[in-house]
Amino acid sequence: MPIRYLTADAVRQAERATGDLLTGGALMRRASSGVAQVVIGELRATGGCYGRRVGGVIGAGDNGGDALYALAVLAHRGVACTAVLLNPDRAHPGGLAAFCRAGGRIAETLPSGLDLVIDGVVGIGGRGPLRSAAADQFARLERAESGGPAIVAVDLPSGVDADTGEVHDPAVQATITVTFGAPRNAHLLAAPQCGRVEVIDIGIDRFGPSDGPAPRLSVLADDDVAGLWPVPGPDDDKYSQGVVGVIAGSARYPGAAILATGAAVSATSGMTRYVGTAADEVVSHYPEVVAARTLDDAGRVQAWVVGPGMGTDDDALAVLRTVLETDLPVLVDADGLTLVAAHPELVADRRAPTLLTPHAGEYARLAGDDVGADRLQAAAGLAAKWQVTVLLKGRITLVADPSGDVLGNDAGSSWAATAGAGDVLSGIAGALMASGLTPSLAGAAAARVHGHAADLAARSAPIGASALLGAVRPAVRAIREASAIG
Ligand SMILES: NC(=O)C1=CN([C@@H]2O[C@H](COP(=O)(O)OP(=O)(O)OC[C@H]3O[C@@H](n4cnc5c(N)ncnc54)[C@H](OP(=O)(O)O)[C@@H]3O)[C@@H](O)[C@H]2O)[C@@H](O)CC1
Ligand SMILES: Nc1ncnc2c1ncn2[C@@H]1O[C@H](COP(=O)(O)OP(=O)(O)O)[C@@H](O)[C@H]1O
Ligand SMILES: [K+]
Repeated sequence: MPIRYLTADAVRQAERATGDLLTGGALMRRASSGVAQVVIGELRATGGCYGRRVGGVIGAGDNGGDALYALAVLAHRGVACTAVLLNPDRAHPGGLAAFCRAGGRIAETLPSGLDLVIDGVVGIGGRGPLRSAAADQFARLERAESGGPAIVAVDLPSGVDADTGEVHDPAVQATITVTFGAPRNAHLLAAPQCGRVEVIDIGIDRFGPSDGPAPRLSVLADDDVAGLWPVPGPDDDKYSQGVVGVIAGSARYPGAAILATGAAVSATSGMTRYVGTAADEVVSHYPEVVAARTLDDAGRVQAWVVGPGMGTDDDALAVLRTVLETDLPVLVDADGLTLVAAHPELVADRRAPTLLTPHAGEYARLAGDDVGADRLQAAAGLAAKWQVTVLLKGRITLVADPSGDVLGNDAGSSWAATAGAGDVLSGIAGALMASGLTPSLAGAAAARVHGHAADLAARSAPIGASALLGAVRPAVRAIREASAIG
């Protein structure tokens, strides 16, 4: 099942729906004991709890309350706990009383030599960057990678916007983020700032995929991707699984053609066609590709990928126009996007499934404005305006359809930030569209496999797009074998 990510409003709505649990404080007790359990797990993994030293930076709202109750639990376990109250008069009264009763110590500044620090400055009630009093406390700490204390953020790393994931400056860089009931948008959109995200069950209802106002963000689980991935069945032949056609590259830029076509060959069985002037180079790399120099000679396909390295001259425009005038699913990337930006009428009346896959620069050309800090709204806004599916590339890929549903994917690492990686993505996603997946599912599943392939290929050393392409099949295999479907 895809995992739904929530806005701060949706979280508050879900909490209010629990009625007595919220007003009676049960939710906060569950949340704080969840935070304490995660901290205990972390301390145990690094030498045990008793006698260890934990600090907390405590804001004026319920986020600070969660942190104080969690510190109280830790103090009862023999952990030496120190809290810095950013606003002593407004610290959560119940949490503060519990903390003091458990033997916690209040200080003006975090002491040195801490094993772990709890960020209880703000959660979903936070606005803007960390204020200076809080920022000063975190600035004193050595970074966790350089031997400093691990930082466990309660609900969100403070200074990160819950809904947009905007990382203000300054903001907390968390080692682990502990959240409650369901992840918040920021846990995907600002994933690198959150570290490992632990979701604690506190007994609130789950939101369904179509609940709440747009944009609604969800993430496919590996099992979803495994279940969606097309594989041949007993009655299949090379045509029945969906033939993808790739229009990419040129004699001058054959690389894009080879990468996009090779990715399509690797992603699904059946057949891949290629159309363009790099036909000889493509076939010399992939003899199984059925190549033609012109669209007229191409043969039938069930989806097109058009654009990578194809140029932006009149010939390219004519080919793009012909493809977009069909009623077949079409993925438009790279040079194809530059042409679409200059000729929006190419997609304006299109009814067939259409996937545009811009990086930030191409997005700005299409939208007439930069992506900005709210990438979710940027992707969803363009999809709604153009009535197409938009896959916005980056470490966090967002695939927005015109209805306001957005599928996101965190690549998990940034090894894919290499020239030609986008060509690989378009080949994978186009092959999935040819097999019948919607542009959203094709884009999101392709992004998941692409990120995984980059990790597998890199294993700590830099890669180029060819290595990424070589790891597409191992990535599909790993995801399918790890799931019940494999
Ligand atoms: N509802 C529930 O039952 C449950 C809620 N839960 C927990 O409650 C949290 C939400 O609590 P909340 O609504 O009290 O808001 P919260 O995130 O603490 O922030 C508000 C305070 O922050 C301050 N502040 C704002 N911006 C700031 C900044 N940049 N830098 C510094 N300070 C800033 C602002 O101060 P002011 O602007 O008034 O000076 C205000 O006092 C949620 O994230 C979860 O942890 C769990 O226990 C589960 C059950
Ligand atoms: N920092 C990053 N971390 C992970 N993946 C990234 C990062 N930056 C880009 N990517 C991914 O790499 C690919 C780059 O695509 P693109 O910018 O079109 O490159 P090219 O045009 O050179 O092929 C996309 O799939 C994108 O999502
Ligand atoms: K926090």
